[in-house]
Amino acid sequence: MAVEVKICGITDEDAMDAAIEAEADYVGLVFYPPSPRAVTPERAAELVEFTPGEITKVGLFVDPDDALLERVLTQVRLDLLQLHGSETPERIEAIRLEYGLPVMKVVPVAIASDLAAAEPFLAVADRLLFDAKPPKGATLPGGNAVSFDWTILKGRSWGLPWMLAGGLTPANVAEAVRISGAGAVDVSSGVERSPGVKDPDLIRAFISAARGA
Ligand SMILES: O=C(O)c1ccccc1N[C@@H]1O[C@H](COP(=O)(O)O)[C@@H](O)[C@H]1O
Repeated sequence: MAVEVKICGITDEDAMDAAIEAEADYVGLVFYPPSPRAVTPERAAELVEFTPGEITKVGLFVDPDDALLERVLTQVRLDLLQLHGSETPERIEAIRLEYGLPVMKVVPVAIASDLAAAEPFLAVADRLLFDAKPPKGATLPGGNAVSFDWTILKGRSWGLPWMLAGGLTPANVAEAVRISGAGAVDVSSGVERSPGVKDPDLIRAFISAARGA
């Protein structure tokens, strides 16, 4: 089966158009103000307005409070919430119940034993996303262009769909898929000219490389 691709941190129409034309499966919008990829709900609503229904629109949040979720979800047509902070299983259950949207919980990974952190979420999340743990001194919990040892995921099954993220690029995504066995991949920095500025050529190259994997 073809590998699914998520292009995250879209901030402009050129990047959105490239993702749509190259048939990305998911597009991600960042609602975390410290990120160079952050968008306001108003801007996000414009960006998703003409996005085809078959592309899953993902909102990325880091420990969001209800006020932020309400502000975004009343304005932006999202299909999936990516929770990239320290959200507890209880908070995930509450968010799913309150907002009626599926949740993809991020599990930060550096070494094999970090994978155990996924277990408490298996009963409450709809998907998992394994991303590299942020390096020391990083100011963001993700989007750091850092990868981890993909072999630790090989042969693992979680009973939930999962994605691989962290330092993926057009040059390494095929190998990452081959080694990890991921059925879906997520990229942000690896398809950018500079932090927050996506490169349509890199988006096309990434999707093509992932699909060829
Ligand atoms: O992209 C961001 O700015 C960001 C901010 C806060 C949390 C997560 C963020 N991005 C996510 O991080 C991973 C890996 O990104 P990269 O490809 O290594 O840059 C991915 O899931 C992004 O969605």
